[in-house]
Parts: sequence; structure tokens; C-alpha cells
Amino acid sequence: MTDTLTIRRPDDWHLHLRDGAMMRAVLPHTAAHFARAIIMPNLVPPVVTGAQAQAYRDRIMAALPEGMDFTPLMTLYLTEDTDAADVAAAHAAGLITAVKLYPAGATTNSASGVANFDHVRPVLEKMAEIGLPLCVHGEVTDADIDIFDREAVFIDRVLDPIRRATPGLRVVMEHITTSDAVDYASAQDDSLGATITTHHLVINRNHILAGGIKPHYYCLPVAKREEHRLALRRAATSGDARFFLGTDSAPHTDANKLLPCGCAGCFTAPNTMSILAQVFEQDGALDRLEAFASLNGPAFYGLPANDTTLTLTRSAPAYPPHIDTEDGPVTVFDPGWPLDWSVT
Ligand SMILES: NC(=O)N[C@@H](CC(=O)O)C(=O)O
Ligand SMILES: [Zn+2]
Ligand SMILES: [Zn+2]
Repeated sequence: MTDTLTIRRPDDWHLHLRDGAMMRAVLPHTAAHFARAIIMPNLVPPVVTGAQAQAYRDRIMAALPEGMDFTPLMTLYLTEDTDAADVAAAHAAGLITAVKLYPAGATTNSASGVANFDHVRPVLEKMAEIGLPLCVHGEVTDADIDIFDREAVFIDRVLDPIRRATPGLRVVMEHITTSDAVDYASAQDDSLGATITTHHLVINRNHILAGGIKPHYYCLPVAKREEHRLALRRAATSGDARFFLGTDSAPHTDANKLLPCGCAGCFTAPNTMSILAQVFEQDGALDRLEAFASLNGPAFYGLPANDTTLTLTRSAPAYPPHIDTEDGPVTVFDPGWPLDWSVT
């Protein structure tokens, strides 16, 4: 039995750092393990322009504790008013790594997202031309579509038509939750990637709903049936270069989670690498953790893998059940079993 695992230092290809006091509290947990992260732009107000991305990046770097090595990879929040020239200029200046598409109303802070996809066509065409990837929250928002079907319907009605209409556009299906998404991604060429979160490899919808409602397991897209979780496990542990880690670590205070209408999001930054090592070991794929967490993402984004390494050892990790922030406690995702691996 292996007791030590050294991999190239991982990156997180989907992360919510928030801003202000919350950012100062959560950023060190990501920077302790990850070299880079794609920073989600769903602040209030959202990060829409190149200038806003630059200012947000500066705030992140100012909040990074002395001595920590971390590079935020910025994204712009796509709106129907987004200017293709501003996006291209931000890309040319090295300010942004991707653009994020939120269907209007699909998730936390997505009110400024896209309702009519025809209105963003010029921006998508420009992105295809300059090779700038589009990260997609892939759920339809129609009230008449069951929440458990919203990802699969999005693939048919929105994602596939957008990709057909915009040849060459590089797309990341973010935080996929269904076997439908795994099957779709598996059938495409390397212009399509898909991120998988830590928590969707661990929980299914029973964890949220059976035996009492568990708000800390509520996130979007909502966890699906067990068969879908197993499909995600197979994809993540397969080594297939199209699938890579995007934790979607999404901190909300307990006060905001434990409401009659609580916020969606799981906070996994402190224990993601411990959980993943165990998940990959359970599936006999510890030797493929590096591909999922450290190699496939950079390859999709055309970036070098990190030169530095991260070592995990077989021992119970020490992390708190919740972290304290100036806004109140934030609960750390509980996988429901004791963890065997810690980052050294
Ligand atoms: N995943 C979530 O449940 N929540 C995210 C938004 C998102 O990634 O959809 C958040 O910003 O809190
Ligand atoms: Zn999302
Ligand atoms: Zn997210």
C-alpha cells in the first residue's frame, strides 16, 4: 500500500473567492494547495470588463498572505451588453483566461447573465477567433424543466447549438453532474473540456434530502442520482484529458446556508485534495489523480503544468469543521467519512 503520493502541484479550474473579508478568509485555503485557479466573476456587481478583472486580480493579490505562491486566472462575466472588443483587448493584455457564461437566473449572482443567446453571438465569434475559452454554467432556467433535468436539457437546447454555430470555440462544461454530460463530453474533440467538482464525486441527491434536509450539501447544479455520481467517478478517474478538476468551492456563511431559502454552494477548499486522494484510491486510480488535478486542466488551457509538487501522506488531515470569517462561520464540506490522506 502506498503511503506517500507526490504529484505536480494542482490547479483549480473553477473557484469562487468572493471579495473583501470573505476572500481574505478563504484565499489561504486554496493557495496552500493550488498554484493557480480560474476565478469566477459572479461578484455583486459582476466582473464584466477588463478593467474590473484587473482591479479584482489586484485585490486578490493584495489579500494573498506573505510568502504564498498563487496565481489567479481571471474571467469575465458574459452579459448581453458585453463588448467583443473589450474582451479581445483584455485577452491580448493577458488579463483574462476565459469568459464565463451564466444563463440568467441559473445560480448564485447570475441575474446579469444571458437570456437570449443570439445576443452574445458576436462575442462568442470573437472568442473563437482569438482562442479564448468559454466556461459554461450548463443549466436551463425554464420553470417548466425539472431541476434534475436542467443540465441534460441545456446540452441539447443551448450548448450543442452554440458549439455548432461557433466552430472553433473552446468550451468548458463547468461542474458537470450527469452521465448525459459525461457522454456528451466524451464524444467531442479536444475543443471541449469538462470540470468535475470534489463534492459531486462524493454525494448524490440522497445526501441532500434523505433523513432530513442537509443545506450544506445543496449546490448548483444540484447533485443527481447515484448512477450519475458513478459516471462522474469513472470520468474523473479515467485519465481522459477532457475531464479535470474544478472544485467550485463556493463559500457562503452558515447564516446564509441555513435559511428557508438558503444559498447554493459547497466550501471544499480546505479538504479537496484529501478527499480526492481517497476517492481515487477507492477507485484504484491513485496514479491518475495527477492527470485529473494537475495535468489535464493546463493542457486544455494551453498552459504549462506546474513545476512544483504537492505531497500527500496517509494520515488524518487536520482541518476545522468550519472556518471563521468576519461575516460569520463557513462550514467546510463533510464527505461523511473520515479522511485518510493529508497534504504535507
Ligand atoms: N455552485 C454553487 O452552488 N454556487 C456557486 C455558483 C455556481 O457555480 O453555480 C456560488 O457562487 O455560490
Ligand atoms: Zn455554476
Ligand atoms: Zn461555481
